[in-house]
Amino acid sequence: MIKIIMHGCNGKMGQVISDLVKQDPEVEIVAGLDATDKFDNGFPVFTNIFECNVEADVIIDFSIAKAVDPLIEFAKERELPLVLCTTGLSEAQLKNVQEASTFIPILRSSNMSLGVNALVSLVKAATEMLANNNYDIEIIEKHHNLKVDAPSGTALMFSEAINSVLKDPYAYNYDRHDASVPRPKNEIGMHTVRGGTIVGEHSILFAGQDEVIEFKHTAQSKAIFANGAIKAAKYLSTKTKGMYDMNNVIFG
Ligand SMILES: NC(=O)C1=CN([C@@H]2O[C@H](COP(=O)(O)OP(=O)(O)OC[C@H]3O[C@@H](n4cnc5c(N)ncnc54)[C@H](OP(=O)(O)O)[C@@H]3O)[C@@H](O)[C@H]2O)C=CC1
Ligand SMILES: O=C(O)C1=N[C@H](C(=O)O)C[C@H](O)C1
Repeated sequence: MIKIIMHGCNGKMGQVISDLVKQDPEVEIVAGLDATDKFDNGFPVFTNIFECNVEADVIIDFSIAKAVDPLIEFAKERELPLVLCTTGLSEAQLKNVQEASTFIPILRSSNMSLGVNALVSLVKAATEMLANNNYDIEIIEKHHNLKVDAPSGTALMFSEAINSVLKDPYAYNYDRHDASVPRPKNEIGMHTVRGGTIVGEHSILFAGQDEVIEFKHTAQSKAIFANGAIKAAKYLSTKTKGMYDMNNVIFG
């Protein structure tokens, strides 16, 4: 049985994971970490991370950016593999994650779903074919009205994947409302929509002369992320230090 510590256990994702883990005989949540202890989850919840002394094999994190630095210290101190799913991390935090992976295994992905990770490869292939043929690239992401970070981690995953196959990376343009010039060529437009209970939608547009190709992923439930995170926890629990992502889990 793989023992999981759930960081952000009271949150929307923490709750979905708690429910799915109950139906999986290979895993159990042995402790939760969160800012408050407000639900009876059936496991102990620690509001001071460093007071959590429960034996475990792996941590799953879906929390908030400011909680990630102490989490990394805790994971290093306890030598625990960490599945890091929180988005909106700063450059300095991402550097800290990279450094920590020289001590412990860390799997970080802004999107734990199979579909988005497959789509990243398709978008890279499209970029190689289209970017040099005068196609403009725009990314539109839509999420629920409780989301605190923008653009979404997934939108950034797509834009980084696009830039990884371009000779000269494109700049990101987040806002055209003051623009008085035509669209510059070498940029990726990044657009954010927030409303209602939208689970998560990402469209990547390749707009050319008289034709548009649109790739679109729609998340129809949070279970796609939760199932990916549980798979990642099983995978990472036996791994040695280093940086991993969902490609390791999904595509081997
Ligand atoms: N990689 C992926 O596939 C996905 C990533 N995400 C990301 O996961 C994160 C969480 O999403 P979601 O569950 O929807 O958000 P929620 O706001 O529902 O949950 C976040 C949880 O973290 C808690 N929290 C706040 N401060 C701390 C702290 N200091 N220590 C521990 N926990 C704390 C919050 O507590 P409180 O409510 O009391 O503040 C809350 O319970 C977001 O960054 C989101 O973008 C989401 C879905 C998929
Ligand atoms: O906050 C969310 O809900 C989600 N966040 C992730 C992101 O920022 O890309 C993944 C998913 O789209 C849901």
